[in-house]
Amino acid sequence: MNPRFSDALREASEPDWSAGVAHRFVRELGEGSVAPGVMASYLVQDHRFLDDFLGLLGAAIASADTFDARLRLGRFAGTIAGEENTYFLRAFEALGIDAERRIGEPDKAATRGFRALMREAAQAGSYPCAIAVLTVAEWLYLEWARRCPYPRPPHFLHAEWITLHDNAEFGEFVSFLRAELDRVGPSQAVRVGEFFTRAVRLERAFFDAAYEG
Ligand SMILES: Cc1ncc(C[n+]2csc(CCO)c2C)c(N)n1
Repeated sequence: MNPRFSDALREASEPDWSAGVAHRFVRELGEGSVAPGVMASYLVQDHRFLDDFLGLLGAAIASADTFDARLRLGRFAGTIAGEENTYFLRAFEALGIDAERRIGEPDKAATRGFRALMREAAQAGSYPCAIAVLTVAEWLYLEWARRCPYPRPPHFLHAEWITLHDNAEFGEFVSFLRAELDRVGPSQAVRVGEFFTRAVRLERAFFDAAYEG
């Protein structure tokens, strides 16, 4: 039997996919041992990421070819704009990160690369390309979060970041994204594959960057 299109893309993105899913950051998160400075750097950069991610989600909503997809993506946009942003604000408070640092700290190279990729995918006006990048960002996070051990670490900074990505609702959304990628991706297989592979490489680099500087 032919593998699913999304599985073939994931295979083609090795070794970056597995390196991302089993990254030191993810292991330390599961243990609750991420150093506060590393967590702070990661979250400051990731909050920027969320900005362009929402833009990409908007582009996917605009270019979707079915009403059902628009509804599901739209509901998801509402969720992220709500509870996930709340986590960031509580985390910044707990880590003593003020607005000055949050706004003033420059983007790291991986953040710049990822933001540029998301803007490129959004501007392509192609639903398959937008779905490719969204699928990587969500699916890779679901995969690492599912591997985190129980019990969850005691501090909300670690525990909630895992739970946000390891829950039934999120798993269903990733299933939807993969099904969309399987459905619309093959029509632009080469271009879609490039966006997918670049996104996986940047996910890995994004975790690496938390330990730099
Ligand atoms: C570099 C990076 N890649 C992927 C995600 C995962 N992610 C981004 S937005 C979103 C939706 C709401 O949780 C999710 C899961 C991240 N946070 N940072």
